[in-house]
Amino acid sequence: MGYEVSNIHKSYGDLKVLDDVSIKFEKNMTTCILGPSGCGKTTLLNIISGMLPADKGKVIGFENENIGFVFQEDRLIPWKSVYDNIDFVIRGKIDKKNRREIINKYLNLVGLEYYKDYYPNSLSGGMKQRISILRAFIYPSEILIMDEPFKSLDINTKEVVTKFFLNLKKSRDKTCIIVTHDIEEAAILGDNITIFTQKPTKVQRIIKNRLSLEDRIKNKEELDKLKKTIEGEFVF
Ligand SMILES: Nc1ncnc2c1ncn2[C@@H]1O[C@H](COP(=O)(O)OP(=O)(O)OP(=O)(O)O)[C@@H](O)[C@H]1O
Repeated sequence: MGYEVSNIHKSYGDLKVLDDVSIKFEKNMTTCILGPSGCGKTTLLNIISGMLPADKGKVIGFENENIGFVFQEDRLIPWKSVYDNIDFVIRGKIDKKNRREIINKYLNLVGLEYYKDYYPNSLSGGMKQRISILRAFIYPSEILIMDEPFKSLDINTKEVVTKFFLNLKKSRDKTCIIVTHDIEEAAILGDNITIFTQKPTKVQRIIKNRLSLEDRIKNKEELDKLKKTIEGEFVF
């Protein structure tokens, strides 16, 4: 079963935000939703996750799924260690012995095992966001929704965390939806890039990213070409 939103309309009072938005989210691919500030990206995510009703239109495939989330701020629990922050979220979904195995396996895989007893306050912003992303990846869900996950990071940290995400993505299949207003982020992370217009918001264009994950990091020339194509469609 695929995931889809079809002909979604949403207004807040007189403010028309989403105006007939349809997107197909390919399974195990990353769809980036790129749009100007205030165009309704978070509104759409809330509709997809069932937190907000649409005025009109259909949400298909998401209804009975577990969904993992990553937000702009890390949302780690300050009084729990890195290990317990992850354990807390998957408790109830996986039994205790398997939880320990899975958490340790993933912490090792991404080279963060050293930090497992650390508390969030003693970690940098980039490290906290890496833990949040890791936690969402370990959470047993088909779908991962990320709302501007790199927005609060400085440019160097953003690069580290972006690569971290791509490596995790290689290790485990997930259908990811990432909201951003950053063209480079969309070009690097998105297998499909959906560009929104200004409000009332429609889909301006959907661009398929044909670059391999390696090229997105290393082939600056090809990445620049893709960024130019996106730029040509994107109204700030
Ligand atoms: N509960 C609400 N009541 C009234 N207006 C709202 C509500 N939530 C959002 N809006 C308005 O709807 C529009 C879309 O908001 P939304 O947060 O979905 O946009 P966004 O694209 O995620 O914005 P940003 O990029 O700034 O995070 C904005 O103009 C916002 O002010």
